[in-house]
Amino acid sequence: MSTVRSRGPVPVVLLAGFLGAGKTTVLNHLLRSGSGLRIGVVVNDFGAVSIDALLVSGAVDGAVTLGNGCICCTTDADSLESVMGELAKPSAGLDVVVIEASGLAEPTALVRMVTAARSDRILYGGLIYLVDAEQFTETRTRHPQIDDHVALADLVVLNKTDRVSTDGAAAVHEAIRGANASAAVLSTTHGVLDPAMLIDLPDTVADDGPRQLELADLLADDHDAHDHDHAHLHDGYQSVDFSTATPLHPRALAAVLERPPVGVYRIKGVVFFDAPGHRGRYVVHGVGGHISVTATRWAADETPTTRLVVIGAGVDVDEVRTVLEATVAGDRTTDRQSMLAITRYEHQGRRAS
Ligand SMILES: Nc1nc2c(ncn2[C@@H]2O[C@H](COP(=O)(O)OP(=O)(O)OP(=O)(O)O)[C@@H](O)[C@H]2O)c(=O)[nH]1
Repeated sequence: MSTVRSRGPVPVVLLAGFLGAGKTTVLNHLLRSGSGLRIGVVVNDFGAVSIDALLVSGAVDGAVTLGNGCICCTTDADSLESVMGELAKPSAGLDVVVIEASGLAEPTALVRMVTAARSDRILYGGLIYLVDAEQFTETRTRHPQIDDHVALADLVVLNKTDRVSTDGAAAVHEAIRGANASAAVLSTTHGVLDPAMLIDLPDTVADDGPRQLELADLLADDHDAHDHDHAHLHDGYQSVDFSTATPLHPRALAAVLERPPVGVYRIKGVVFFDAPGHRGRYVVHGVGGHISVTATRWAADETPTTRLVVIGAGVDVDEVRTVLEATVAGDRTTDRQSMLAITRYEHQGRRAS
């Protein structure tokens, strides 16, 4: 179905959700779905280096990166507004702009930034909040404020349902309903979301009955909380960026993915190994004990370079850096046999054994 928007302000949709819930997966699905919808993309990562820009850029002509840390604190509202204004220029011909927040961003701050934008070329198109069906219960226990984030959503996407039983999914669904009685909730695997949802989001909300709390009330509540030292989700989290053009050793990297340093929750990036038959661009993910690897190709103008980010709470940053530096192959031979340590995780999202 082609769902091209008619003239008028361009909706700006926020895509949020905890670390590794599947935001980039959703975005890539939307970009590749061939819906005819012209989607502008803004990405933001918690770390100083935007890995997400590398992970979506193959699918879009230049995702705009809001760099240098979590969008909700370090990006000033003016730069976000000017990025949105540029993307919404009629000459850009976009139907919708999607901002993928970092996995530790405060959606409330983002909603406030978009709704406060003065440009009449854009309008707030709603919040899509992604939930990792397997991790949600634990994440909510660690971070009770996640319920406030869910409460703000217009659409909650219950992703990774392949990782839970029917009863498990129902329990998470109930928890989502407890936090937000009015938003539509869609179950997905691998972020397969109908692109039409991006522009039909406000209607979805209207059809679904009145919000438990009006947006203005939710934003006002959070504002009060900010004035009283409200803790942000990313407080207590650290990120370590690692970049090298020297090939990594597959067994050494697999060991880090399988037994990451204490406190590490998320590892992601692109990796260069120099093994016969395996000189491609490996996209590597670790989320809460699951590892997945996808072999892709380097762009013609790309120098093979490893770029990884490691995120966790209470991690020893120096230790992580040392551990990552030790994955460089150096004098160690990388043969087909040693690549099995990595390729066994290809496409499968397997839990480290
Ligand atoms: N099994 C399974 N894996 C999934 C699903 N959706 C995404 N993944 C995997 O989960 C990992 C993280 O996905 P991303 O899309 O990068 O998550 P993200 O929310 O963008 O991550 P951050 O930006 O770091 O917060 C990747 O390995 C995905 O392939 C799903 O429905 N099922």
